[in-house]
Amino acid sequence: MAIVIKNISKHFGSFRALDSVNLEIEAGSLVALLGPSGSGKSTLLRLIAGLETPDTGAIWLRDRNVTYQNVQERNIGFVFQHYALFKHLTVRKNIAFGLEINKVPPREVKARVEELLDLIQLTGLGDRYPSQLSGGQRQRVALARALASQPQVLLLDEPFGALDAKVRKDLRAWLRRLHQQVHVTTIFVTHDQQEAMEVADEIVVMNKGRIEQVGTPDEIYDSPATPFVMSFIGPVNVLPSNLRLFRVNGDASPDGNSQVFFRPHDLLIETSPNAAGTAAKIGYLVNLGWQIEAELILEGGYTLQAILSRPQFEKLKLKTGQQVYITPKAVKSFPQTHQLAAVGL
Ligand SMILES: Nc1ncnc2c1ncn2[C@@H]1O[C@H](COP(=O)(O)OP(=O)(O)OP(=O)(O)O)[C@@H](O)[C@H]1O
Repeated sequence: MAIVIKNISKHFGSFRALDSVNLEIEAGSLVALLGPSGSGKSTLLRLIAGLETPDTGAIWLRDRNVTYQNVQERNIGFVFQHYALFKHLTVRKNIAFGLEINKVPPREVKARVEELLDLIQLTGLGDRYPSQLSGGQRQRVALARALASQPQVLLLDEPFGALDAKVRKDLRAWLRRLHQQVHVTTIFVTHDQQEAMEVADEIVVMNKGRIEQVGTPDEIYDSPATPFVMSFIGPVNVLPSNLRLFRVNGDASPDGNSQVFFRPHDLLIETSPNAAGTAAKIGYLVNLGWQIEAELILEGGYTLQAILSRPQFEKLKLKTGQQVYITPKAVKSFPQTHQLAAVGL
């Protein structure tokens, strides 16, 4: 294991930011810490970096207990959302900075900087100043600077958070490719589930200072361990289990005390009555071009969301106010006491 977090807790005053966190990260992996604002992602990252010390527990990097080592001793590269490059230094000088501080011979520095410029696809821009670069290019320079001294771990705190959606998307793909080339153990913090799903080999879902689940993007999406994970990782319908909708499918718990979860894509919609389907009325339709969102209203006033592909929609020819017959697929039930993420529908 490249990183082992053992039973880490961290308070700020009386506030518990991390609560008995245990985590193991394999060497060479690309891991996302995913969770809502305030869930403790940055605190965990800062503890690994050595920018904070835990109240209890230990942090191991390979076979060294680094819990009380300072930042410099840990050999870690760090990139923040608003990573200030030195404005008065060129790109080349920014990348070389750490190497020069560590008295690496000039010839080696030069070779390493050229290699990194090539890696971040900015060859030819080495003599520019940060103000002459786009936001995305600046973050790539920040990454090159973090990689210059060949850290054993790379930590990225919302590295693309301040960039616009299109640049963010390009940089995600770029980060994946970069990681395939350099293979340094990398942890990045994000509150964006799509970013985590697109980039990471493994996702650590955090909530209120605790880890809710660790798994591959497929595991997290297809087999969420808790209602929080299911509702944080994508849109979801949550309904009481005692509705007719679930009785027909035999998915209801007999006491009706649980909640049933299913994704808006996992809803079969038919226009003619059938034994399995439950009647619902279409409340509204939103055509996003590549997909169509529909609000469906059940008898009793419960509403749910369906997402249809364009071909499905064109085949069904749905209209607002129309009566349809719905059958949920891939439902999951959890006891009603669990907490949901404040996102989703
Ligand atoms: N130095 C500090 N002093 C006091 N409270 C802090 C400090 N650092 C973090 N906290 C609190 O600890 C909690 C966790 O913060 P943290 O930054 O780890 O969350 P996060 O999941 O990274 O959130 P965000 O996505 O908003 O950055 C928050 O409630 C925050 O206000």
